Amino acid sequence: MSDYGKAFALMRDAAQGPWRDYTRHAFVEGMKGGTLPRAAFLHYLRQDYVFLIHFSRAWALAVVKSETHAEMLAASRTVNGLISEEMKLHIGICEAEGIPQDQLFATPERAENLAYTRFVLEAGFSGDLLDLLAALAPCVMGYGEIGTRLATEATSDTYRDWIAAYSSDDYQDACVAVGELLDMALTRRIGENFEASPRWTRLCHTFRTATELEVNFWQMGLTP
Ligand SMILES: Cc1ncc(CN)c(N)n1
Repeated sequence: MSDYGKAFALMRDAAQGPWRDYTRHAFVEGMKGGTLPRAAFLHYLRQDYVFLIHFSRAWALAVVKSETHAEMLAASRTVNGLISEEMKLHIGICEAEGIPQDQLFATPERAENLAYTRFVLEAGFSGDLLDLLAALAPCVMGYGEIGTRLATEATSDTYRDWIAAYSSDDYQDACVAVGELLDMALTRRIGENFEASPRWTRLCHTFRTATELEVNFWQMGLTP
């Protein structure tokens, strides 16, 4: 089991059912076995490129909502990782399939995509850094867990680039850094015993909703 910090482990345990649906979705299992149709994968990847644009905006908002230099540094590193590293995977695979970057950028956004990213942005607009991080965490760490598991369990090479990206040291380090940011931000605003505070239930609820929106995103991937 991954070690992405104390708060993440508690939030994941509180969202056990949806978390399993997310990290063991048929789309994920299709990448593991190589049975996922290429058209579904490319459709997902194009939507995910659009997702990452809005997700980067949400992490930029985390810089705005930061209260310390350490928080700003962690949030800005994540923005940079998304724009300069993670999106490269999408650009590279799509280019190899004959989909140029301008077409990728112009991909019409599906409702499931819009619902998820705007939920995350709204959590940040109307709340503080904790509300925003609770909505951002399932995305970052979920793919970290999926990547690690598929790196050992995959029985096909078809989706090896995707699996290699999310199981890479760079991506795993980013998950650990976000876990540390989450713990640090909670401790600063609530205290060491943050899970006993009245705010905790609401933060876990936000984490759970974001996890459910991840499930919908995979489902959207299966229906080009
Ligand atoms: C929908 C989704 N969720 C998570 C990730 C991993 N950052 C992603 N690229 N796309």
